[in-house]
Amino acid sequence: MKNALPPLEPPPLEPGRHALFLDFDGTLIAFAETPDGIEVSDDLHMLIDGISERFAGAMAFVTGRGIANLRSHIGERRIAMAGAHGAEWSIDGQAHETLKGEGFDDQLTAVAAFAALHDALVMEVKSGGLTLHYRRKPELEADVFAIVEQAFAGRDDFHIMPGHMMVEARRAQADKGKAIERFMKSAPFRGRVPVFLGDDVTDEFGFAPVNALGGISVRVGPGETQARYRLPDIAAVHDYLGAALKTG
Ligand SMILES: O=P(O)(O)OC[C@H]1O[C@H](O[C@H]2O[C@H](CO)[C@@H](O)[C@H](O)[C@H]2O)[C@H](O)[C@@H](O)[C@@H]1O
Repeated sequence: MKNALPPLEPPPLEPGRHALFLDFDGTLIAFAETPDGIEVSDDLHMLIDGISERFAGAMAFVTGRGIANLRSHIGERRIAMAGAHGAEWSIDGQAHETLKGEGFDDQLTAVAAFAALHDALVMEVKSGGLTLHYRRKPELEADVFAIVEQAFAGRDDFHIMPGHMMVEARRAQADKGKAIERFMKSAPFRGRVPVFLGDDVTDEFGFAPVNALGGISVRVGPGETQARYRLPDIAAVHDYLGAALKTG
């Protein structure tokens, strides 16, 4: 069941007992005008390193970004990652697997042709689909949705999802919930209690299995959610994670 505003602050993190799953954009880092416009501060680099070490590797990014893209921003750390909503997967911090599926060249061509008409739009191509961003021209929202929906009509192997100032076509077999379930079956996550922090519609897929496993689901910012807890913003997320570095 979705709550309009769960008021509860999440309980403190327990690095020896919890498996920590983190969304990236909008949860750990503020939005920029374009996907590559983000800047990971030294403080955030240090927080990521500290948390990863404190959780003895039982920490993973679960992001809509492709893994190579995320690594280009946070560096080549040996941190587990599910990228493109779980269409890409890496548990050793190096090699990663990619979900196989039918190609989507025709869809890509159609969406790219529309994007080429508008300088303000940014198209991202991932192994698990594509994203069309309209943050720099919000008035194109309806057109962006229409073109992506039209391009992927009949492709039941893709889901069309809204996000923060973007629309995304992602492989139907991949979602953040499946990614978290997969991590929870492997060391060093297995046997721990899952905690997932996320801010977006796509993160709702992750909250369901975390709730089912008796874990801690945390929605960051406003919006209807099935998460059991809420943190108001990115600064509160940093404080929450930072507190785990200070526990004995
Ligand atoms: O699952 P996430 O880690 O939250 O990733 C979701 C999407 O994040 C990125 O887009 C968002 O952030 C951009 C940079 O701040 C911003 O310009 C854009 O408007 C946001 O939607 C990323 O580019 C996407 O691939 C992710 O799916």
